[in-house]
Amino acid sequence: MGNQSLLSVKDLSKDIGKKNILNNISFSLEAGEVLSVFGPNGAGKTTLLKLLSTVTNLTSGELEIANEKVTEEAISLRKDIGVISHNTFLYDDLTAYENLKFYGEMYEVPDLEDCIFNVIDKVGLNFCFHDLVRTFSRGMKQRLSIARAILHLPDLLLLDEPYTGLDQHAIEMLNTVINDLNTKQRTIVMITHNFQQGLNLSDSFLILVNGQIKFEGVSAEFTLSELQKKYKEVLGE
Ligand SMILES: Nc1ncnc2c1ncn2[C@@H]1O[C@H](COP(=O)(O)OP(=O)(O)OP(=O)(O)O)[C@@H](O)[C@H]1O
Repeated sequence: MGNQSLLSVKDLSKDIGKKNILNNISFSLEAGEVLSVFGPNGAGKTTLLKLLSTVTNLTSGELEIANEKVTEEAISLRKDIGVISHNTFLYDDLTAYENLKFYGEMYEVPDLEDCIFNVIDKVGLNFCFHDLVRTFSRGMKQRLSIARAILHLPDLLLLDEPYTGLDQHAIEMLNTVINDLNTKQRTIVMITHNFQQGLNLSDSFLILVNGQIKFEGVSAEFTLSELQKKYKEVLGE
């Protein structure tokens, strides 16, 4: 029997220099599952996401995405992954359209022109389609980086505090995007400090402290106040 997980993380550890950042992390997600990751500043959340997005090498352990083991040459796997993080990965000297065309060609997206119009519409940036990104506000850049991350309909979407800097409309738009990908059986890992959003959108969650998973829960079994209580308890507050 093959492993049906879309994402499988086994005993994953990461050292940077002499410092241990992540220690024996294990979890797995099926296609279509959404995981929220909570934890205090410096817990190792962003480092975990960098490992999952294959931009950083792990020190030990095993990582499999879509049944493919992630090795140092895992470049081809990046077509299956979308990332929304503090880094927008956008080119300031290109227009919104040119940015999406660049990424779409790199990911070999079929029917690219249609896909570009579709995502631009989804993130509400039709009005500045042909404007240079350098003229965009922070929120507009964030919207475009969401469009960039979902353009190729990735199997695995990784989100690092995606709500930061978004206005109320953009928050609703992002929720729609996440739900839409979820109905298309895409797997999502989201880091957030927003317990309510994290709980609402996910099937399960974990609390990371000092590079270790200290608690794993099923989201539907927790109210917001129960989660807050558990979080404080796990942190020893
Ligand atoms: N390139 C690096 N060199 C040295 N230490 C690093 C590096 N990147 C991260 N760290 C350390 O790893 C630890 C975890 O950092 P990380 O950014 O993963 O935390 P985080 O949980 O995402 O925090 P935050 O909520 O503040 O974003 C921190 O102690 C940080 O100082």
